[in-house]
Amino acid sequence: MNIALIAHDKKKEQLIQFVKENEKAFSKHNLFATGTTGKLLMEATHLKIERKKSGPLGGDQEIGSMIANDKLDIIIFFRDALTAQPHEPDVSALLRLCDVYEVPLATNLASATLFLEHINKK
Ligand SMILES: O=C(CO)COP(=O)(O)O
Repeated sequence: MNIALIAHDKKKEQLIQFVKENEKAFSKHNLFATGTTGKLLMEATHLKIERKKSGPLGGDQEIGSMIANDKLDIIIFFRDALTAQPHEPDVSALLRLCDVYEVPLATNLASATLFLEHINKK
């Protein structure tokens, strides 16, 4: 599966922890990420991740473009719902495209955990 991993700054530590705990499962998939998230994940694990630009610099739009072109199967996007983001329109557009193209989207640890359980069963 092609999986995108994204986290807002205040959620990055949580995503890193989640991916580290499930590194073996993630290593079986093609991974993509926004710039800073991907950099931190690769520093914290042995995973190979294709990095896009940083979210505020167009990375969310790049991931959105992948969704529109049928290149992603799952999006794991740990959002910080309590902090205003300078690139909020890009974030909304990405989430919207997940619904337009019916791509599964996990926006927090609880839903990402369920997704991973499902993937692991395959
Ligand atoms: O801002 C982001 C998602 O909206 C994430 O971008 P970074 O991974 O570059 O921090």
